[in-house]
Amino acid sequence: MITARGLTKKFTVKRERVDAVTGLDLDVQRGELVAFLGPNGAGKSTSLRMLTTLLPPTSGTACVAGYDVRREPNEVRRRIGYIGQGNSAGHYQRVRDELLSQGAFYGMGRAQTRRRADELLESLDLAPLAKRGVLSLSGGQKRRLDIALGLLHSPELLFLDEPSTGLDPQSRENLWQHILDLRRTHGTTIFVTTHYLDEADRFAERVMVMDHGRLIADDTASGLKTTLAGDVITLGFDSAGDAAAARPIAATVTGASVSVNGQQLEITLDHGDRVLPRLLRELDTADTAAATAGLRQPTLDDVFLALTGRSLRDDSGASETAAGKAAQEESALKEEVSA
Ligand SMILES: Nc1ncnc2c1ncn2[C@@H]1O[C@H](COP(=O)(O)OP(=O)(O)OP(=O)(O)O)[C@@H](O)[C@H]1O
Repeated sequence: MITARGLTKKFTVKRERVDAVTGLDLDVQRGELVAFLGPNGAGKSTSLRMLTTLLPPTSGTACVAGYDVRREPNEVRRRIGYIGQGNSAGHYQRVRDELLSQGAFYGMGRAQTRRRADELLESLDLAPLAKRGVLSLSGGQKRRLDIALGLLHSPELLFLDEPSTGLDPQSRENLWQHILDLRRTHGTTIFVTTHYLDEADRFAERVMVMDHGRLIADDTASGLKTTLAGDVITLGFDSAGDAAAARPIAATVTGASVSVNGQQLEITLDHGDRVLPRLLRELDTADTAAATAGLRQPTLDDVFLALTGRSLRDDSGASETAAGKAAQEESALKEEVSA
């Protein structure tokens, strides 16, 4: 469904070069649900904009839904849905009318458009707002309308750029149920960027991680966790002195590096469940018994930490200002127009 080779995008901002995406190679099969993760500025949106024909690549090639993004952009656009980060609905339209216009843009019949629009209004909890002007909607409501717009023509390939940012937990859950339903009923291929690691973990069968414009990992969530991050044992002691005394014993028993944080020891290792009972016994024998013990399975954040030495949570979320992002969107649009 998607093939990219050496996809690269460089921007020039005030004579300085920004390497937004460098040498992206990827293959996505029909029906896959792929999550694209990375910190702010990693290059996820830029990659999506190139794959959706909104930005011309500086170099490299990409074939999406069977068509070349540079040579056959209209064929690509006909087959994909794209839900970007910015609100795409016209401010002075009413909610339902906006959906009907979208159907017309895609050449859908009137009856079919009306049916589909009402279905989406219902399932995305927008039905009571159908006659409201877009300008009067809250941020989360606008987001749900964006999603309805992207889904209206039931595309065979759907790109979503942080679809759930700004949604409350219930709407997030509804949105995901909708995405999963779409996939179940139509076999839609889904390519989604998200800062919510739990979403990637729960829903995606494949996780790609980007950092500094490069793809640094591509596997299933469990594959990444098994190969890149271990279990984490946390031991609590009555005092910082006890923790310091227990540290060398813990290091010898586990053969792993042990970090001390006040009264706590943290050990990252494989098969923590097997090691923990022995570790507790040895600490007891050495008169440095732990007061508390915990074992945590690795998360995708641990994977990112293992890959880059940084936590994805440090700079995740909507830390980039809306104004900054809007300026980028505008600049991307100008580039599209000039291209
Ligand atoms: N139109 C543009 N003009 C100049 N620089 C840009 C433009 N679009 C993106 N960039 C830069 O390219 C880099 C990658 O940005 P991109 O928006 O692709 O990151 P991202 O991974 O989507 O981040 P986020 O999680 O914050 O959405 C950043 O350094 C960004 O400032």
